[in-house]
Amino acid sequence: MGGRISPSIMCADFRNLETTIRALERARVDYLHVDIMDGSFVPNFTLGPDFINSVREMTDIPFDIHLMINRPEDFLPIFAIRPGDIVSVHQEATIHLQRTLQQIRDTGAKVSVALNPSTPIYTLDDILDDIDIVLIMTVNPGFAGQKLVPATLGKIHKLKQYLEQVGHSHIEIEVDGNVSCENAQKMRLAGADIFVAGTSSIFKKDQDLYELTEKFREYIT
Ligand SMILES: O=C(CO)[C@H](O)[C@H](O)COP(=O)(O)O
Repeated sequence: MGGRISPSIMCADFRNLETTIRALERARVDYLHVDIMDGSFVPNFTLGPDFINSVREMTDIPFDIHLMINRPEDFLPIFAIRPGDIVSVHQEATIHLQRTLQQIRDTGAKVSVALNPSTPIYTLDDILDDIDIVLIMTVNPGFAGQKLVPATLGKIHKLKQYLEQVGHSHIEIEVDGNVSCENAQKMRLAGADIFVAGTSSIFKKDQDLYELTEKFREYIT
């Protein structure tokens, strides 16, 4: 299977959201990556449950909900999560991580743990049976348009090897942050499966979203 595309909807032009969604449907993207920020876990605010509900009315593309919030366990119930979605919580944001992962599992969504660039892979040791996906942040989360943290390329490779060694190679690797075409190609070689596409690749001012998405796919197949 080739790499899958998860466009970061916070990078879209909200004045033309419907047009954006139709272009992404035409380009057969796999998910819509929805960043939720709380101004505490990260120094920024973004989308919320009302936004998700509105976009749900426009499309059947599964959502890839990235909760960049502290204590995600308190807020999971207010999101309209569906089976087939991905829900990511940060390892650094919840004290009882295993319990929070079970909460996600109960919704029928795919369970994902996000790691900031400085969070080591060994923190996954005791939750491998509870997750479907690891989301490797390749920038420090909070803002679009940042530069890749170079060490994260090696981290993707290390994670891929580690998952094979511990007999959990079915766990997929998602990458988020400065996933340009060139970086995506390196990330694919390192073992990434799902690619968050933002301002570095498909959302570029005055350029065609559909065409950029088709071009991006060539780098991850
Ligand atoms: O998670 C994010 C910010 O924290 C965004 O989804 C992502 O960074 C957007 O992509 P790009 O880096 O290409 O603008």
